[in-house]
Amino acid sequence: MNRNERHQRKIGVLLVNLGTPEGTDYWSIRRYLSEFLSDKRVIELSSLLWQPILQGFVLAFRPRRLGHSYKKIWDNVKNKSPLAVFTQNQAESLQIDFANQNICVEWAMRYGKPSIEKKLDFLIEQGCNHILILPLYPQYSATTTATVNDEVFRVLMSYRQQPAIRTLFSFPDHPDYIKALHHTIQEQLQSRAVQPERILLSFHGLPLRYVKAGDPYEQECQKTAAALRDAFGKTEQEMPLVYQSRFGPDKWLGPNIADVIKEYNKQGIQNIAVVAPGFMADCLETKEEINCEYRELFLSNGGKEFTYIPCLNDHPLAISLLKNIIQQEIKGWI
Ligand SMILES: C=CC1=C(C)c2cc3[nH]c(cc4nc(cc5[nH]c(cc1n2)c(C)c5CCC(=O)O)C(CCC(=O)O)=C4C)c(C)c3C=C
Ligand SMILES: [Fe+2]
Ligand SMILES: [Fe+2]
Repeated sequence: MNRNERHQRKIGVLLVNLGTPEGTDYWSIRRYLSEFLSDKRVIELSSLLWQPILQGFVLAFRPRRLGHSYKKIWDNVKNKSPLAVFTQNQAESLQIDFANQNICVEWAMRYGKPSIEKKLDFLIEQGCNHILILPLYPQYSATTTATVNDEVFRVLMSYRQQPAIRTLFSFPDHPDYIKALHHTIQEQLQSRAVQPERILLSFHGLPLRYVKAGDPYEQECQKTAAALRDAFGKTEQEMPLVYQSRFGPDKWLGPNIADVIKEYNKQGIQNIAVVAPGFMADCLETKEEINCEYRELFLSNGGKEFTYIPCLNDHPLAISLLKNIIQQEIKGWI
């Protein structure tokens, strides 16, 4: 490598999403859950207390039940979960867009495969000495965004020559994010003969204890909800913010989506739509939890129409959102 090449900048971008098991069998899911739920950013309990519960109880029963859920949503052609399929599609589309600028775009999962370590190694082998880390979470939480950054820097501990690193905090009210959601929601609803009486904005929940300790996630979700209501000219009642995916016995952020749906059933509301703006890609929590579990809950208690609005996934507006974020974040590097 001559002096000139050493000083040449080459930019890499690493998209990171949560993770997913490699298959729907008991052991694949157990391995994945064990890694995920051993993360101290996710479960803030002492290992002495939590590990026996996790290894002895949670991992004995949950993988089998989850296996049935994953089977319902699995992409059998690609033999991957939807979250992995869409994250890969996002990275590949962006790679095409950025190829002429000599920027490498890769994707990784925080838990499971492909690992952050493998993809950082790959980017560095490609000569990237400036790397942008893009956690695919529009709303910041220590349980998601921060743990991605933790893992990135843990991997870099073994490097003598580290690349320059930038990390993205969040983008809860980025105009292109709101525009993309506005457009995809309209797209789904315009074919409906009757418009929904409520459009629920459903976000993954978080233990209340974490919010009280300073996690800004709730405020971040409220920012997104406010921007979406603005874009649609709707009220909080017409477009409520709700939380899903409660886990464990702690008190979690509310209102809980199941309670809200039951309340609608009581009020005689018959036509609702649900969108999950916090997920950049459809996954177990949307395709199964919302589109199967909560659909069933609403329809079996008197509801007539339940519309699930898919996530941004690999929609062209999602790709252009990510492209604009990347261009913004690498300013000064080019
Ligand atoms: C205390 C536990 C959990 C916290 C805190 C948490 C935060 C959190 N998670 C997401 C996004 C996703 N979570 C997904 C699955 C999932 N989440 C938990 C637990 C916590 N999440 C569990 C145990 C699981 C596995 C499924 C289950 O057992 O119910 C997924 C889906 C992955 C997939 O393969 O499809 C996503 C995505 C966010 C954004 C978040 C913080 C706000
Ligand atoms: Fe989760
Ligand atoms: Fe869930």
